[in-house]
Amino acid sequence: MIRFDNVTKVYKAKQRAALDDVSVNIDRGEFVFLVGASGSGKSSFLRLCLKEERANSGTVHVAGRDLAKLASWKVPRFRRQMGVVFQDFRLLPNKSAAENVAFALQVIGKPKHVTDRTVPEVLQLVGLDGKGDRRPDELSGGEQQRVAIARAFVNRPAILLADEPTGNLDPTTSVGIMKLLDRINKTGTTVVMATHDDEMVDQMRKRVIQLEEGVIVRDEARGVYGGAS
Ligand SMILES: Nc1ncnc2c1ncn2[C@@H]1O[C@H](COP(=O)(O)OP(=O)(O)OP(=O)(O)O)[C@@H](O)[C@H]1O
Repeated sequence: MIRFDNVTKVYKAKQRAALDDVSVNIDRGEFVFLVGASGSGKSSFLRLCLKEERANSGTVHVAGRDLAKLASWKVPRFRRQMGVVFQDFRLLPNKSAAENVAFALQVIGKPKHVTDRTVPEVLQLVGLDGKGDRRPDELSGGEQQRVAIARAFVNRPAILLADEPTGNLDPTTSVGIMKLLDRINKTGTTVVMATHDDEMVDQMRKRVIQLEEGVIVRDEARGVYGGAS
């Protein structure tokens, strides 16, 4: 589903590589934690998966496509297969929860009857039944992240990329968000989650890929945050 072959990403000449000769394969349906210190390359990895950045060398395959060969006019359609969730939610502040989710369907031209049916289903799935009319500022942080996940998932993406999705949330709320991502993964969606949340990683016992200064230093099938000592 996601394959990096000898991928190097350098943003500026003379700077060290953000990703340095990274090779990794993530299969369809996997759940992967991407861990590592700040600046280790986690966000760069996710941006390369979305073709928001280009590799300087090596190849990135996502959903069967070599992203270097993907014409720019095809990128929007390619990204429809990807859901993305961020630490800071990135909701439209003047729209309700339901409208935020509906918007993701409207921009890809889904007719109103599809939106009317799908949005309540997805809001229910993320545990926001009855809160669709609320604007983001009328929701807690955890609820806002649920809206963001609903928006990312409403198109049933093959892949969900999450960049520190629990970074702004307290531990109890984070557990709820984690369980939700786990449920989404169990529907068949491949999930890659960049995180600093060591307790969460330790609890979930999923595959852990650890980056250090742009290099994969650990890849464990059922890992913990800090790795075996
Ligand atoms: N647009 C950019 N221009 C120049 N350098 C960048 C850019 N984006 C990232 N970098 C550099 O690339 C390296 C990797 O950054 P990246 O954001 O991928 O790390 P990260 O592991 O996601 O960090 P964090 O946990 O703080 O989000 C860092 O040294 C960073 O300064």
